[in-house]
Amino acid sequence: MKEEKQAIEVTNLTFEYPDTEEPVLKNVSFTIDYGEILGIIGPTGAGKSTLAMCVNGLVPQVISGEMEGEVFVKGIDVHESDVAAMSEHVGFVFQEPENQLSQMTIEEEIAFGMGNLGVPRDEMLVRIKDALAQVGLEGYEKRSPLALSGGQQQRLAIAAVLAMRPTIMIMDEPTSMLDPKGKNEVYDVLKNLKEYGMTGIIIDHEVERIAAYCDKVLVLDNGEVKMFGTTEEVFTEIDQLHELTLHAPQVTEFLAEYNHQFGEKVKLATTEEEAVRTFESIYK
Ligand SMILES: Nc1ncnc2c1ncn2[C@@H]1O[C@H](COP(=O)(O)OP(=O)(O)OP(=O)(O)O)[C@@H](O)[C@H]1O
Repeated sequence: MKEEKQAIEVTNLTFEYPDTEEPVLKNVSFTIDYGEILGIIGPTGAGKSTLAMCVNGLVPQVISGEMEGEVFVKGIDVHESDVAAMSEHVGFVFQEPENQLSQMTIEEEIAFGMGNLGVPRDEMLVRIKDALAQVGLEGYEKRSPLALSGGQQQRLAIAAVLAMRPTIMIMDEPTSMLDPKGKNEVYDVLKNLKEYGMTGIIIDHEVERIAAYCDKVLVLDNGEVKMFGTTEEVFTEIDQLHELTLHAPQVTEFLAEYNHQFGEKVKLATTEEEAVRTFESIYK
């Protein structure tokens, strides 16, 4: 345990799977403050999921490999603590909802993780109710998880994590398997959690969602941190993003092109709301 300043502190993290020829993470360093959400973007195979799994200790404790560097979460050295103990601090939501659900009823599904933490039964019932309310599934306790839509299943997976009351949530492409309606449902839930001051990491290929949701962005490419800064700092470096075969949110790309075509210097907004405000102030 060391003095706890940042929620997550990763220093010079290098990781290699047993059967890869070179490290899939190379000297990665970043910090996240309490109440901040970090978005991780990067091309396929860049190492985003591996990095996320290093933060809760799944890598290298369950998925083995050779690791160097340090990962501290709430001042705890993740590699000195076991994965079960870390699940009290870090909740993980994966890409595919069905793979995370294993119980007969929604109530049992949410109770499952809490059971592993030794939460008493009375307390469990309170937390189940609270967690279902937080994800908009109140009254669904006795239903089967299989009877839910994809968006609802992913909200249930989030509820199961929330019931464990972690300080930090990591979400690895939580909406990539969902239709647009399901995606919106999940992001609406996440938006509420953010308003309650959640700290977290989210991996998503949709930069518009990252721009609207995250405080900071980390760009990973071939295991290396290529960009790290506030959402605005990263998404306004359009040329650098293009060099990495990535792109900024559509609205930022549009404004950059507008400036280029008309020789203007309109501020590069990263969300549509911000862009509308910018144009309103110019053309009022
Ligand atoms: N269990 C494993 N064993 C060996 N190599 C792995 C394992 N998991 C991932 N890799 C390799 O490590 C590299 C990084 O994979 P990772 O899944 O972390 O990338 P990613 O950025 O999350 O990709 P995607 O956007 O496709 O999800 C890839 O080359 C991948 O093939």
